[in-house]
Amino acid sequence: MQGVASTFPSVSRCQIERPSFKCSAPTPDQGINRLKLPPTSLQTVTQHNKTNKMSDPWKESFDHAVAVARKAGVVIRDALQNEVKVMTKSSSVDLVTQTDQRVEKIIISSVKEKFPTHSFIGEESVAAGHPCILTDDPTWIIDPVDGTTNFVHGFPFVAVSIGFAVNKELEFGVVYSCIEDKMYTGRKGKGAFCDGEKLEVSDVKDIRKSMIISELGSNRDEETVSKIFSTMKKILCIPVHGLRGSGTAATNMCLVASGAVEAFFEIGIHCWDVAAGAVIVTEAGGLLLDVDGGPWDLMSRRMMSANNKTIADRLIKEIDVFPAERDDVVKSKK
Ligand SMILES: O=P(O)(O)O[C@H]1[C@H](O)[C@@H](O)[C@H](O)[C@@H](O)[C@@H]1O
Ligand SMILES: [Mg+2]
Repeated sequence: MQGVASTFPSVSRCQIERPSFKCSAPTPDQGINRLKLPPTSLQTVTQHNKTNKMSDPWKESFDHAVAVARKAGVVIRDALQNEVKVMTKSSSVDLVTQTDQRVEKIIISSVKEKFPTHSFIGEESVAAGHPCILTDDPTWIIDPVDGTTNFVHGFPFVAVSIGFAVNKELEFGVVYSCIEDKMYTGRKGKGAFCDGEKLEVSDVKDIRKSMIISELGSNRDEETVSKIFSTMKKILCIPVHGLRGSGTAATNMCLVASGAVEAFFEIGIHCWDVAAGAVIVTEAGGLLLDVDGGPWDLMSRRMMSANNKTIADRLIKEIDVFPAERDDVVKSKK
């Protein structure tokens, strides 16, 4: 089982003052798969719970993910009121803050307490040197703050993203867009929801009537940036109605699931950015592909998620692919 990082890197580079947000208190989850039991004897309730556990083995984990994502979101919203110490990871534009590290610890320790045999892949644990290998274990795939750059600058789209896989298959995803206070959830075979409302992808098939969402990423290699821009130029000139970016892959995927955009694609994202969104998109009727049209692979750092294959295939024609090292590459220790 993969462990939890006890310490994260803490090199302080700069401090940024941001506008403060006024946030309303979170509302309780409305109708998210609540179990309604008729008033009955304790024996029947116990029997019902046992049957339920067998037919719905990950319900408890899912409920816990929703609760802990909401709790994490409150921590993030509170942190937005204060000055942020910004540190960097792989490059000067790959940002991390103490809030990312703190929130990941909160999530992992609370899950560990309840489900001691489960494994974890967390963005900040991996940054601290923990392996990023998906095994058959029940595994929580965590991005504590998706949209760290947004968080640092006070750009109001920040999400807590929790995906959960068993036998390497995603079972559920929870994305809490904490500034908007929107709880997105998806469970394999059970649909996708936002605050209890069922989500459905859009039915647009004509690319010229579509809105697409993507990101510029954090790779500043000139050749890569040129490819990103040439792809965006070609897509804009199809023409599509619009091209957007929220700064968080998890939120972008929830926008596909909600039907607000037809597709999201990006090269360079990580498994923790998209694991939860992947379940939410597919449960809302969308599909996931590799950016070359092949089957999607969680560890590939490539994502095309769309409302339908017509839109996905049309976009794939325009994507100038560039290399991104897989998440599960085992790095040799020097
Ligand atoms: O904010 P994080 O969790 O680091 O994830 C974002 C990533 O850093 C950016 O490069 C991507 O463009 C975003 O889509 C990610 O969500
Ligand atoms: Mg992320």
